Amino acid sequence: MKKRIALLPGDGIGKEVVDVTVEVLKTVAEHFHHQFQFDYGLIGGDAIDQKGNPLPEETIAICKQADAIILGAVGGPKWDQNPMELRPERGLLALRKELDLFANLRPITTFDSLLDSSPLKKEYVNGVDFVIVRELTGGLYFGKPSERITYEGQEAVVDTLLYKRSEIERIIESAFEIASKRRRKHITSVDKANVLESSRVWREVAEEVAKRYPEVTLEHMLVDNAAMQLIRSPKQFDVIVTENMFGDILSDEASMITGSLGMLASASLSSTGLHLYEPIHGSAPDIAGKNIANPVATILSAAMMLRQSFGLEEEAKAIEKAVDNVLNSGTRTADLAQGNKAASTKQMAEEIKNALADDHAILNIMEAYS
Ligand SMILES: NC(=O)C1=CN([C@@H]2O[C@H](COP(=O)(O)OP(=O)(O)OC[C@H]3O[C@@H](n4cnc5c(N)ncnc54)[C@H](O)[C@@H]3O)[C@@H](O)[C@H]2O)C=CC1
Ligand SMILES: CC(C)CC(=O)C(=O)O
Ligand SMILES: [Mg+2]
Repeated sequence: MKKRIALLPGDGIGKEVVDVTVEVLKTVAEHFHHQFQFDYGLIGGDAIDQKGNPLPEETIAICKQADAIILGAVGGPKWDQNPMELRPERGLLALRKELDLFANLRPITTFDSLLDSSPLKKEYVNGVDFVIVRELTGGLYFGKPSERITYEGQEAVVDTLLYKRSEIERIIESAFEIASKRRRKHITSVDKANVLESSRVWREVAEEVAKRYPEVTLEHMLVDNAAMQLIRSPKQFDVIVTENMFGDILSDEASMITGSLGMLASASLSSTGLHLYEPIHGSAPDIAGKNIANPVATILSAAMMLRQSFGLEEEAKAIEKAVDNVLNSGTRTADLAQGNKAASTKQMAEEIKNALADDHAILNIMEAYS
């Protein structure tokens, strides 16, 4: 299979984790006989420095010519004092809007070998398997006005939380579609309907959509309670659907169920069929340039790409199995090493590549003798 993959490494550890993910994808291409063409684009801080724009037109063009996109992360202290429109994060938000990447799927599944790495008790995290469906192109991150103003004669500030009903409906429908294919078929719709009008409409829409999916159960949960329940009893969740900012915050919290923010992959799905795959973490300036970041979130995002965008289920599974095997062997990056000797970003990826190659060799031998 021939596919074009747009690579947007971005800033900080974004570059490091994308670099090694490309090596893993090359190994997949070699062993499964595919041709992946990689086209690099600038986004975020680097794009500001080189092009004066966090999302240059060339980058949008590269993405639109591709079959799928992999993004690292954007941002860093170098650009923290920039005006809002010249912040790296604006580039990512603008790309999500431009490509209509409205549904961000963030699966939270624990690895058996990492049960001791979570700050939560082992028996609470063992068997956790849920997905957060985060609305990605609306809400507070996109509302206008978003500015400093004078209000009642005083310095003030306004951010706007705006959703069209149709935007709420499509993300909730996506969540129901996902839930209807899962074993437990249960949705927790997270909102703040006790105080926000947007959340009241969110609930109304969720109830309407639920009528079309009688096999799926729906419950509503206030976001403050949901934040607590994720720690108290994470196994209760199957599919969480929520608006942009709540999903952003809850998913970083949920990552600790698996042991590290560096473990959570995501798929940002669009209405057009051109999807983007990205780790949920940021550019981690505190560890950038040290070759110590955990690349697993990005490598697993690439597996999501192979499955979702290219229909390459076996290849996606091979990556997931290789990650599992390497973790089972005890190899961990510093975020998970608990003070023990840690593997570097490159070593971790190298081991995953080797595990992929080994596993595939065994499969080939089995096929030859079957
Ligand atoms: N999707 C994106 O591009 C995102 C960008 N950001 C941006 O990233 C910059 C830094 O933001 P922070 O709040 O520090 O969030 P962050 O997610 O970059 O880092 C939070 C903490 O987690 C650690 N961490 C993150 N990813 C890791 C990995 N793969 N392996 C090991 N440790 C990891 C970091 O070292 C840090 O201590 C900011 O400019 C922010 O706006 C933040 C979140 C998402
Ligand atoms: C630019 C931010 C909204 C990125 C972020 O925190 C995320 O998507 O998780
Ligand atoms: Mg975030």
